[in-house]
Amino acid sequence: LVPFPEVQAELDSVEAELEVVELQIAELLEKQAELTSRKKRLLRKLEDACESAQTAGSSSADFPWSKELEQNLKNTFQLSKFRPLQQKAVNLSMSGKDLFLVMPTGRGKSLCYQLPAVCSEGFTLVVTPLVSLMEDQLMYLKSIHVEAATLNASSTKEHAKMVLAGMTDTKAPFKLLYVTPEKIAKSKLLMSRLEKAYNAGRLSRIAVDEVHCCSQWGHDFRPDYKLLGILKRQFPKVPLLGLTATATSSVLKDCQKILCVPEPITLTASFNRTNLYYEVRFKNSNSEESIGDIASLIEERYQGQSGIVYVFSQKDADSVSEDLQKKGINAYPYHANMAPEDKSRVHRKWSTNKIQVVVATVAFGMGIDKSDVRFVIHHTISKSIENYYQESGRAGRDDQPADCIVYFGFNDIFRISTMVVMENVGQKKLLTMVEYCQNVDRCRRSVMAVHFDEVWDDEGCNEMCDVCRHESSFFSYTGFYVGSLFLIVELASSLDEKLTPLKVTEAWMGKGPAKRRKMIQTTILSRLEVEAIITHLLLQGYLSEDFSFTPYTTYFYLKLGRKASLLKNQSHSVTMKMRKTVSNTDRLSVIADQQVKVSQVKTKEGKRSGDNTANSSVTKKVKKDL
Ligand SMILES: Nc1ncnc2c1ncn2[C@H]1C[C@H](O)[C@@H](COP(=O)(O)OP(=O)(O)OP(=O)(O)O)O1
Ligand SMILES: [Mg+2]
Ligand SMILES: [Zn+2]
Repeated sequence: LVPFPEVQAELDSVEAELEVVELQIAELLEKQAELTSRKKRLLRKLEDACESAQTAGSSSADFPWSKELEQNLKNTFQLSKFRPLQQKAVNLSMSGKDLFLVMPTGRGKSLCYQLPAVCSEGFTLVVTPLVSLMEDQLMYLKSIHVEAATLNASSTKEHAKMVLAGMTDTKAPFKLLYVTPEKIAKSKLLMSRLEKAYNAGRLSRIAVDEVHCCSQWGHDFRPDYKLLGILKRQFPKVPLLGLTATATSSVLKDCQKILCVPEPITLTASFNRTNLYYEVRFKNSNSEESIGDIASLIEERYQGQSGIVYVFSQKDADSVSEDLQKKGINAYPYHANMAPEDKSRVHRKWSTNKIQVVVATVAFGMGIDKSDVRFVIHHTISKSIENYYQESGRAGRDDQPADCIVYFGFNDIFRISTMVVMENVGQKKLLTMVEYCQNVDRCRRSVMAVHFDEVWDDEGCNEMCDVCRHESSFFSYTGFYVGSLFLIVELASSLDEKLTPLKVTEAWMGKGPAKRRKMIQTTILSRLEVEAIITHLLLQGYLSEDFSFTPYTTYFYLKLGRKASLLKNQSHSVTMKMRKTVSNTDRLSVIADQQVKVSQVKTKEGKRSGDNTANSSVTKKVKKDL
């Protein structure tokens, strides 16, 4: 028995209102943070622009080594000119500065230590995470007659002995010495030889490739990289050059601490790959259709051109490549579970254009450097936008136009979500990718740029993304009614029942079990549209993920998100933009004319009916906004 029912009722209502206000404050704070960071980026852009305007007049200074660099660039490396930032990086490193170089994949970071190595006394120590990367570089250097050596776990005793002796040899049998971080961490012999070389002035430079591997915050953490601080501690006078394609400023700060580099200069190249065309296509739950689509793209648009199709799993790699083969396309799978010799055979044949398409998992990654890749198609979305940038960035390394197309499927979101569930920020990162795909009203470049702390505006896109190119074909709808969708999820939770995204979709479309359907106003939106709305609600925090573990698999369910209670407020509408398709244009304009009132729904708990009144009086308002 409640002693003062009116007071209690008023208290309840104030509490409910308070909750809504708190959520609104949280939303505004989020917005504030976003605007502040945009402001910061714009200010930086302005600064950069001013700086480059000032320096444009003065020609790059002549250094004592400039002639030698120029000659070796042309004669040894057979390159006609530097790419942006390469010259600056090389000069800084030649003048003994510690340097972090952040440059997109395939832009030519290696040259920034290879060229100084060739033009310096002694040798450059290069730390590389993968033996395969080392071998690629050694092969390349051999082809241009630059002497290089390697020490790794598979080196023979004699080879190691020869290399160790060479380190102090004044005849300099090699200009570059490639080692794994494990070698530095474990081999006292190597450290003692390095010390000798250092004292004899023969250790000219240290390059740490893929330097982000130092940091646990980076995406490729390797424990042995954590121990590399020993290099700068033991050899403080040797300039260190850290190279990466993916580090954020906080990752770099971390790397700086770990490597014990006191005050490195950081050079960051723009990540904008202007020659790449970015496109997102919708993928039906019927995967046949997307494979057919991919096959005709390859046969028509990319006939005879080299490309990669990225897939989610090893199984997909096998099945998709088989499907493509059946359609007469010269495609082969590539994944981590293949025998090493099969992997290198596929890689080799693809590199020499004997295979047109590699259907690969992300195992086909680091060290893939083919210049004339004309398309990278993602059969399944990547697990983060950074990953997508990297994977799609293997296209068009020759600076010629190339396409990056991703197939965006509703179910794939949850497949990946359960896969990254254990990763610290796995869900958050996945949602950045989903946001990129779901977006229909901003240049794809500008969505991507935010993640690299850069500003790329639409003007810089040159219609090289589907949004900029087809602007007029993107409809926008506002004020979607989602009340019954929430009732479905709310009802399920009150019945202690968990709903997969598929079940939520079907229930809203009137295909669920009768007990749910009876009280729910179903929608006449198509499946793709319903999926887009659910995705939007997940991105916005109206719905959220709810995982459940069994010994064999992880399940993904939907539950009400932190913002769900905002919907109790009648004036709060959920807005989103949706892509126009041939099939939805007519139907959606019908909805726009309708005002569907939803009948009051009684849930199991009578107390809840108040909320439902609020919900039910929200009417369906779909406005076209062309
Ligand atoms: N100045 C240049 N002009 C033309 N091509 C160049 C120039 N510099 C480098 N390249 C070519 C050589 C290589 O084939 C390609 C990629 O270089 P590389 O150093 O392997 O890239 P990277 O190390 O920045 O990428 P990743 O992050 O993938 O390791 O670019
Ligand atoms: Mg590299
Ligand atoms: Zn664009």
